[in-house]
Amino acid sequence: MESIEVYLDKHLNLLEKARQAELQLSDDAVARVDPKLLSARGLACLNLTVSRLYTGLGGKTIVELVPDSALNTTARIPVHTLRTGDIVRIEEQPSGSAKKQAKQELRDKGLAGVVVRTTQQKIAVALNIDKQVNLDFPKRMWLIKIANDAPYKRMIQAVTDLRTKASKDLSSIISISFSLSKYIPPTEYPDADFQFLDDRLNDSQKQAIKFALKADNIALIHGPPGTGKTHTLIEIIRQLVAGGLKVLVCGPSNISVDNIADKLAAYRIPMVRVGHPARVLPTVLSSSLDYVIQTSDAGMLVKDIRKEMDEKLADVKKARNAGDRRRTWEDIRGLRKECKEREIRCTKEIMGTSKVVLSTLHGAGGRDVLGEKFDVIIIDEAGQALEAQCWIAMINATKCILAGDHLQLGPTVPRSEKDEFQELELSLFERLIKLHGPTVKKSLSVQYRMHQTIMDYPSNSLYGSSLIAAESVQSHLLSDLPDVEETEDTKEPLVFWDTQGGDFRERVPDDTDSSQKRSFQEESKSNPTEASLCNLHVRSLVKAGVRPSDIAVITPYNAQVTLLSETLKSDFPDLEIGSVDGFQGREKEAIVLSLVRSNEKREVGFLSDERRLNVAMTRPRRHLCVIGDSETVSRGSKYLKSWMGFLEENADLRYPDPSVLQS
Ligand SMILES: Nc1ncnc2c1ncn2[C@@H]1O[C@H](COP(=O)(O)OP(=O)(O)OP(=O)(O)O)[C@@H](O)[C@H]1O
Repeated sequence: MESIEVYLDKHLNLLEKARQAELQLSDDAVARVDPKLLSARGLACLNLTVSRLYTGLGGKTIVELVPDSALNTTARIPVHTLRTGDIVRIEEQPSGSAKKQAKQELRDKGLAGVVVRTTQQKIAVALNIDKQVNLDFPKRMWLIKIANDAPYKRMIQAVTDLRTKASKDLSSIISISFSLSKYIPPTEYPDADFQFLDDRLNDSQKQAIKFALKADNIALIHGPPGTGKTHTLIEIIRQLVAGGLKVLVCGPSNISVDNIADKLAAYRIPMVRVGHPARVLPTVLSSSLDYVIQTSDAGMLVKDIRKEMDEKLADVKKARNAGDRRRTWEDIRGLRKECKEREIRCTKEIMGTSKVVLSTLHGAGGRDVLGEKFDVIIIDEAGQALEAQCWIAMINATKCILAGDHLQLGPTVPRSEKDEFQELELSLFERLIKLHGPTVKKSLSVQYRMHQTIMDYPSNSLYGSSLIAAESVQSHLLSDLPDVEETEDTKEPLVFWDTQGGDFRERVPDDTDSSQKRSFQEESKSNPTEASLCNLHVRSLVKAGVRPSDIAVITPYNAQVTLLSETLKSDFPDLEIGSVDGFQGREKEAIVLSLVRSNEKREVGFLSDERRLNVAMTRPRRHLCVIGDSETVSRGSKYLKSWMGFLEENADLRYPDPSVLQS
């Protein structure tokens, strides 16, 4: 590879461009696209009104928004894609000619915040307000998802620091990562030497654990779907803590971190989860830094201050004039400052006594984590992390354990016509494997999720036939679940509804639209007839007794997610409907996969990405139902062609009758 300096300079340049692209994309969407279209795409919610203001965790001001009853008689917020943790901007909803101007002034006027709760009736947002702002909300508001460039800024900082280090003190981790020194794998040692804490571990997991613990500086654990990667990491963390070491556990997303925090909680290890409470799983909340602070003695005092802040917030509404209002806001600001100072002191103490600290890779660059020293850094889902993200946590580390699967989806980078960000898609995890070969990793091989028939294609096509289905799952079916009847669907592990023939065409964006609008629409395709077929299949599974919460409908296209949500969500609120990308790392008993693409030109777009398909087909435990047009899909790539061939031979093959499906 090129020199470390050249590599990092190129990387910095790409990161800066990606940051700009991300901001541009969001600006374009907001400035040029009609709010109604943004709402139809699930990226905005219109016609909202403020129902209350209160103080949430960490002293944050929360605004709760509900549908404006004058315009919406159902009292339900229309379907949207906003999730807890998303960054949003709340603004006055402009009307008529004011619309254009208001959109241009978006940056200066609106209030940014983080979604902390969404239900069908309301959305709560924790406002990012450090300075005094006027919280006299107008009657009608709208809320829009916005880009957040803070992660890019932090990555750029990490790579800049790395660039500076490259010219002076190279740690062995940095040397190995840039091929300046050879990777020397740890030598094996016999089982008898080693006491495992968990007696359920299989051989490949035991090998990986010993390898990671024994490694001097870097160790990679390759965990194909369902092979117990997290399970393996838990044993490693317990072993490290038992050895008196302090561990930082990171992942690229909040869910990757919470997954570990959730499982680790059972072992009563002193641990703390750093991060915005809105983004932390409810089951992990009791280990979250904000929560721990509040339940500590110092936190009780903070609680009193928050109560006082709530009272003051209520006073703002009652203020008789601008002077009164200003004075009340000044008081609130003072209280918020005091609250923060106490929290900082308390944080230092808690971080110091925790043996395990968990945070996202981005969070590892925050004030709370930066001040601490760790013996080992563990990064889960490292195959999904941008290289620069990993360096935020790794820059000063002496030992790192990275776990992931580079054959599933990699890190997300902004889309661009010239594919200029392709290089950023190569994760450090994959780069290390390319650089040092298989000696740098140990792979897990027994999977505990999929029925053998569901596992066979991904195992043979991507994992060199190395996967073994554990006995407990190799022949499990939906019909084996309690209260589930045996039907033609529940007794089949693999069903393929082949929609070939031209009656299930994807929906094409309207050519008469303006070019910007069209390019925005093209980002997402949908297929209404296929959505109807998904609907029928889900209903049939539920009728047989499968719980809706055990089923997920997934698809590569966001417009199809919106369409499916509109048709299924009200009847089955517990059914999960989402994008393939968003479902990475998750599993369900039954997965219905809608491929969407069906066209004369035989275009498959990003369906052709093997890693996306790998994620899609490895989410189910007992039942995978694929819905797609084999004529279109099989022309997409060699891989897709061989998958279609596999389904024809191994799945329960069905041809739907389009006349019974309403489009
Ligand atoms: N040695 C084992 N014996 C029995 N069950 C196991 C073992 N290891 C893992 N499992 C089970 O396998 C399932 C998947 O484990 P885990 O969530 O750790 O996998 P993963 O590799 O992190 O998954 P993903 O594909 O989402 O990355 C869990 O239900 C876990 O309890």
